[in-house]
Order: sequence, then C-alpha cells, then structure tokens
Amino acid sequence: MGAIKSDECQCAACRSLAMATTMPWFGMDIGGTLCKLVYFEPKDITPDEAELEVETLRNIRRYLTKNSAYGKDGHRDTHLQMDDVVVRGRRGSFHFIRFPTSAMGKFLELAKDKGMATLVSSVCATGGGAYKFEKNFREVLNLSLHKFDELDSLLYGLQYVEMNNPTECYYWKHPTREDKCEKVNFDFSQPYPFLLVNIGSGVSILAVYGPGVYKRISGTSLGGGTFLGLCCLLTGCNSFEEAIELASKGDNTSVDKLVRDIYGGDYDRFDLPGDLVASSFGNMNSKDKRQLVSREDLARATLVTITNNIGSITRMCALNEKIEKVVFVGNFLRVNPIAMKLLAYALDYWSKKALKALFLEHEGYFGAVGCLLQLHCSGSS
Ligand SMILES: Nc1ncnc2c1ncn2[C@@H]1O[C@H](COP(=O)(O)OP(=O)(O)OP(=O)(O)O)[C@@H](O)[C@H]1O
Ligand SMILES: CC(C)(CO)[C@@H](O)C(=O)NCCC(=O)O
Repeated sequence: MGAIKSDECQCAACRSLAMATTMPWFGMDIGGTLCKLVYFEPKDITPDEAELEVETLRNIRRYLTKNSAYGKDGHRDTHLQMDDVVVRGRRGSFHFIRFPTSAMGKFLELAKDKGMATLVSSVCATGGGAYKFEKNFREVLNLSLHKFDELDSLLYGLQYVEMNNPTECYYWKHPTREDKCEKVNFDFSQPYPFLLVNIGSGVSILAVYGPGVYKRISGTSLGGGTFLGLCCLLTGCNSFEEAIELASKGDNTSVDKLVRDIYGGDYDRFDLPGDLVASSFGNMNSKDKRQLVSREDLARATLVTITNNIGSITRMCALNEKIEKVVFVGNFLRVNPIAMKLLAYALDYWSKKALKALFLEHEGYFGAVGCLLQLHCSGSS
C-alpha cells in the first residue's frame, strides 16, 4: 500500500525530533467493549540516552515488555508483536495489549501507580472512549488526551501494519472443506478500491478509494457486541472465549429453520438449496424443538446469525460501490475462524466468486497503531 514509508528517515534531525517527543509512546483505541493499547518499545537506545533515561520510564518499559498479563484483565498478544519497526526515526518494537473497557477505572489506577503522570502530559487516544473517559484521564492521571478519529486511525494503522508485515493479509482457501481449508497469504500491494468491514461491538463499513480517501457507507448495530450479549443471555457463558468454544462444538441446523424444513428439499426455481438457513432461530418457537437444543447449538446459531447478516450487508455494499475486494477486521474475528470461514464462503457463494474476503493478522489493533503514528499530527483535537 502507498503513502506510509516503512523505513522512515533516521537522520540526526528526525532522531532528535523523535526524542523531543517524550516517551513512552502509546496509542490507545478505547472501544465499546475492548480497549486496545499499542506500546512502542525503542530498541536503539544509545548509552547516553540510557544514562539519561529516568527510572520510572525504564520501569514502565520493563513492566510492559517482560509480562504478558497485567492484573486480572490485561493481556499482551505476544504472537502479534512487531519487531524492527521505525517510527519517527526510532527503531523498535510494537507491543499489543488489550483489556475490557469496563476495567478502565483499574487501568487508570495502575497507570497512576506506575508513575505515568510524571512522564508525559498527554496520551494519544481514539475510539468513543477517548471522549467518554477524557475527564477520568484528567482527574486520575492529570493527563490530557490527543484525540484522533477512530476511522481515520483505523485506516492509517492498517496501511502502516500492512506495509511492515509481508504476511499481514490472507484469505481462506476452501473455507467449507475441513480437510482442505487453509490460510493463504494475499498480496495487498495494490489495494484500491476496497471495502473495509470493521466488526467491533457494532459494525462500520467503509469504501476506501486511496490513502486516506474513504467514506463510511454503512453500518449495523448487529455486531460482535450482539453476538456476545445474546450468547451470554442464551447459554449463560461469561466470556467471548467461552462463547466461541461453545459455538465450535455446536450445530445451528436444529435451532435455525432451513429451506428443507419448509420445502422438504431445495427451492430449485431460485437456486436455494435445502440446507440453506431460511429463518435464523426459526425453529425455536416450538417447545419440543427448544428442548432438543444444547447451549453449544444456541451459541453456534448466534454466531452464524450475526456473521451471515454482516456478510449479507457487506455483499450489498460491495455491489452498490462496485468494489470486489473486501477486508474484514475487528476483534469479533479474534480466535474466530468459524466466522472468518463463514464470511469467506458467504461472499464467494452469493457473489458467484466475484468478491474476495480478505483478513488481517492484527485484526483489532489498527486503530491504536494509527493513533500512535499520528502523534504530533494536526488531526488531533
Ligand atoms: N476478550 C474479549 N472480550 C470481549 N469481547 C471480545 C474479546 N475478544 C474478542 N471479542 C469480540 O470483539 C468485539 C469487540 O471488538 P473491537 O475491540 O474491535 O470493538 P470495540 O472497539 O470494542 O467496539 P466499537 O468499535 O464498536 O466501539 C466484542 O464485541 C466481541 O465480539
Ligand atoms: C458507533 C461505532 C462507530 C463505534 O465504534 C460502531 O459501534 C458502529 O459502527 N456501530 C454501528 C452503528 C450503525 O448502525 O451504523
């Protein structure tokens, strides 16, 4: 992808400008469900800098990079770590950390204990929480927030990560064949135009025409938050991981009403096969059928319902915009190959192979990366 150079200038002027931008460098994307934190760890610290580095900064660096869990709620996705990246002339690593947005209070207290407030006076933030929690950052940490738009940041981060990681973009080959299905690397160097479908708590659909040139063409409130919320209600599960685990062992076909439940077979005239879902959850009006379904089946049916609905809206958007490449991102896709394969299959099937479903390894972190990269840009408020 164009626009963002992976090897930014390392000249003395750029380096000193970078050093003047007080470390630590963070980008935060505070969403409706999850808060994503990207931390840039400089790996090119000179002996002079090391001597000048304040102890609090060194301690924060060690705390973040030596642990992969922070308290009960914080996790570092170590498998996503990006090494040897260059930001504002400094070489280092990106670390990817997430915690539930509901734990923001605890996060602020932890950051206070670690002495964050003594190091910097502002932090880059995006997502709705950058607005919602601005007052809390000021009151607890005495920090102001450099706020950036979440969709600008998403695209900016996506461009940068894609350019710096040759294996970022992939698609699913043979998504319905358990024995043959595989992830295949996709060359995304000529990306435009593409549709970007961000599946977070809710879903935003963007049509992207060039670097930073895009419009938000659609959205739906039936997103990852809906899947998790309904799953908790229907199965009594308590986490996303548990919901996915249940869904992976379930079968939606007794919960949903299929075309064959209505026609006794295929609806040939309009090419609707008997095993197609005609009505999601359509069998659950029957008391007898309700007694036959398991928690696993209900979780699977919820996942299939939400995913197929997103696939269907996406297909209509792609058709309207005459765009063939569709990139799916957002944490709904985390540890969720079932949804990815369903989306891949649905786009393939309903578009008669005209559309291509693409996925990215750093699925939910682009907003936070984009936000970190925009530090000292004029776009903040
Ligand atoms: N550990 C987790 N805890 C909660 N939800 C998770 C987890 N892992 C994945 N998810 C899924 O990811 C979704 C949140 O995705 P994401 O972080 O991209 O969105 P968000 O920024 O919180 O939401 P929005 O952009 O709509 O404000 C959840 O609704 C859920 O479906
Ligand atoms: C409100 C946002 C943009 C917050 O990230 C997201 O949750 C979303 O796009 N929701 C769907 C809203 C709609 O119905 O278009």
